[in-house]
Amino acid sequence: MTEPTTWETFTLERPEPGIAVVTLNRPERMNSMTNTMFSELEKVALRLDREDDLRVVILTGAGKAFCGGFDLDDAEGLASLTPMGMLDQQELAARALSAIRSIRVPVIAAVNGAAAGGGLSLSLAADIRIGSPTARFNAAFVRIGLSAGDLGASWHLTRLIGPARAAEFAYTGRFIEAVEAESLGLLNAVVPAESLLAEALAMARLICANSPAGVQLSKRALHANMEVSSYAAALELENRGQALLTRGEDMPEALAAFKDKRSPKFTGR
Ligand SMILES: CCCCCCCCCCCCC/C=C/C(=O)SCCNC(=O)CCNC(=O)[C@H](O)C(C)(C)COP(=O)(O)OP(=O)(O)OC[C@H]1O[C@@H](n2cnc3c(N)ncnc32)[C@H](O)[C@@H]1OP(=O)(O)O
Repeated sequence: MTEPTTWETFTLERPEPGIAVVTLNRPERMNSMTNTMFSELEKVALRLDREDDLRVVILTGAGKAFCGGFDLDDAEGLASLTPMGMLDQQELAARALSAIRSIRVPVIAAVNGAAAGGGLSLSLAADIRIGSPTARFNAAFVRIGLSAGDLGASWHLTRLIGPARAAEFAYTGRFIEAVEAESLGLLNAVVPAESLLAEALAMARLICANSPAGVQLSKRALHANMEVSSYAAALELENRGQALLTRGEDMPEALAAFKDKRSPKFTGR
């Protein structure tokens, strides 16, 4: 494992080729989010998105929480809460989470504890969520005078768990614990805490073994199809992606490997 690159609010590690692990690193504050964290998250997401040999990003938290949402002790952030100040604050945060969600390779959130408020939104910006038994989700917003229409939470929840369950979750401000989260699809799996990162790495390896171009265009299709309103539009998007892949190296390599009864050596070009 190469030495982690330590930023102020998280660490970036590369346990093996093609995999980056971003660990939020403010455990004493439940990895709560400050303006510095938002700025650093946006920077690292944009940086990772430019790395041609990257295949998967894993996002997790140090300590007992995944992310406690906005840092309610962040005097600087709270001091700016005029209407225009709040707009700036939300836009700074939204740029960070949008950058995470837009990374062209799959992002797996290894939810090691509470994901509350903006921390819930951050977990939802990932494509896949694997949780420990202490993973718990909370739309804390209504408990502190905010709306669950925050950093994409309302958008993701209605699509992920359905409008009625999203409504109950958002309006009650209650916690969804790991087992319920898995039953709702908020978590793909619940695994023992001590093997959470290992399980995320195992899933990442499975993804790394596949065509990078195929995986990336699958992510584009899945994301785009959450936006389109018709089946026909979805098919059109998918067809264009498939057509694009025929111009690359991975598909002919896959066909050759199939005929030669060997594992393909994908380039992603
Ligand atoms: C009050 C109005 C403020 C308005 C805020 C405006 C924000 C504007 C920003 C806009 C842009 C960003 C959008 C995001 C918005 C949000 O995220 S709003 C939601 C903010 N988060 C919360 O409300 C969650 C609060 N925390 C909790 O619910 C729980 O702590 C937890 C995360 C579920 C963990 O619970 P538990 O394991 O029981 O630990 P605790 O004992 O509660 O906490 C341990 C210590 O950590 C501190 N802490 C926890 N969360 C935060 C946090 N978000 N900010 C700062 N500090 C936090 C907690 O105070 C404890 O500290 P000590 O007492 O010193 O040990």
